[in-house]
Amino acid sequence: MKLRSLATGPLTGAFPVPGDKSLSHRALIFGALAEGETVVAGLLESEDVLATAEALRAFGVRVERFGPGRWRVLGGRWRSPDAPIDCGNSGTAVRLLMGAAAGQGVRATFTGDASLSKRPMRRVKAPLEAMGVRFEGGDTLPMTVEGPVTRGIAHVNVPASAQVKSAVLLAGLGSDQPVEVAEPVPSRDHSEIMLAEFGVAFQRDGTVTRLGAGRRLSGRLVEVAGDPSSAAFALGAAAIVPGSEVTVKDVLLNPHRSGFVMALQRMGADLAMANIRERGGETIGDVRVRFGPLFGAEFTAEEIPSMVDEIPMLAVVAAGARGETRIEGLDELRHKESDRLALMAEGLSACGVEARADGDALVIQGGPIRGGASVRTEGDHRIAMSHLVLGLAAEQPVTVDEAEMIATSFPTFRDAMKALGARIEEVAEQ
Ligand SMILES: O=C(O)C1=C[C@@H](OP(=O)(O)O)[C@@H](O)[C@H](O)C1
Ligand SMILES: C=C(OP(=O)(O)O)C(=O)O
Repeated sequence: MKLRSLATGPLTGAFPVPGDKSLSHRALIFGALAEGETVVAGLLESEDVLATAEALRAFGVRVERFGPGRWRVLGGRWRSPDAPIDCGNSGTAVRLLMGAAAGQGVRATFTGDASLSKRPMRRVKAPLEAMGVRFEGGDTLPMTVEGPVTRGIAHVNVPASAQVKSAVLLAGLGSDQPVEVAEPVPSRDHSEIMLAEFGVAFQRDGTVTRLGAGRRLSGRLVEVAGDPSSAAFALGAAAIVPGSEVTVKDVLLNPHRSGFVMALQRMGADLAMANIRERGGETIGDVRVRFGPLFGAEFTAEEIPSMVDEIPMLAVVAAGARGETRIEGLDELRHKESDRLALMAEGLSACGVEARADGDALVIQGGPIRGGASVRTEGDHRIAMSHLVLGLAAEQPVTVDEAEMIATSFPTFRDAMKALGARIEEVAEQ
């Protein structure tokens, strides 16, 4: 499916942001490992998260939907599934489930779509093998994993990956071996926060996280906060579309996820945060952005993990700013659903923006955005959504291909953008 966006004036109002994807995967998986019942409210019902729910059913766990965003999980011992587990497009699903399955001592084969089948799995296989877990297959899907965990590990999480860290911790939950993860550059810490809420004991000592003796989870209520990676499309759009003012309520503001909001501030955006509070161990709050002048800025490699999925949208904001923006340390972007570094340089250039990859950096010259191009997304949801936002600030419409993939992380994207007054329409295929 092709979608096209057009500049139609200011974007205004409250953006209906769905639940956070990282928290949604974790709520289901941790619930499936816990004793008793877990109830999840505000679950993101996107294809990636539904793949996790389906996988857990194949492991013999009861997972039920009882209302919009409301799910119930009855945890317990997992069994080896009869058929391969299809994780679709989701790196988070496959990497976290590999760790959890290993910890449960079961055997499972994992598959995924064409994009996921190209993504690197050595990073999760190597530490799990060091923990005594057995693997069949190469370093990409399909792969078979077989627990149990028989050895401890002191893992150094480089490159900073919350998925790998979570896989190691989840595998460790099923054993009493010493398990620790050191993080020279911190990645998102949702697993540590939510596992602690489920009753798991941790020691956190500077950059090192160690599993304690208490490794049993008890079922609980998880209320999922709004997804900052989805909110970024609306906040970024408001910053570059003249006359806009957009608010996002109850969005996750964990410091390891708020890099994009901080980046907007650094570029001079008219931005305010309010109602900041804690829920379920996570910081949440409201963010408001008003259109105003923006200026190019420099971002370093250390800042990337706190906005890793928002870099495509940051590049679009940079296109609407005055002067040059340089974003360093983007090697990890080459290993996402597509090579996001290459595709952003390509898509922005096609829309008349001066943009180029310089080694692992992305360099963008801001200015008027011509648009008027059809952009190749290689089925990457974030490449599609970012360019659709670009079209809202461009002189001519922007079209993206394979837009059905937006449903992997943000199935309500079009309606949510429409609620702000944006025009995003389907293009008839010839
Ligand atoms: O743990 C998570 O929920 C995620 C971690 C990040 O990936 P890496 O662990 O590969 O950095 C991120 O890109 C992904 O969308 C979600
Ligand atoms: C990289 C992403 O997700 P995942 O790794 O779970 O496929 C993303 O949502 O941008």
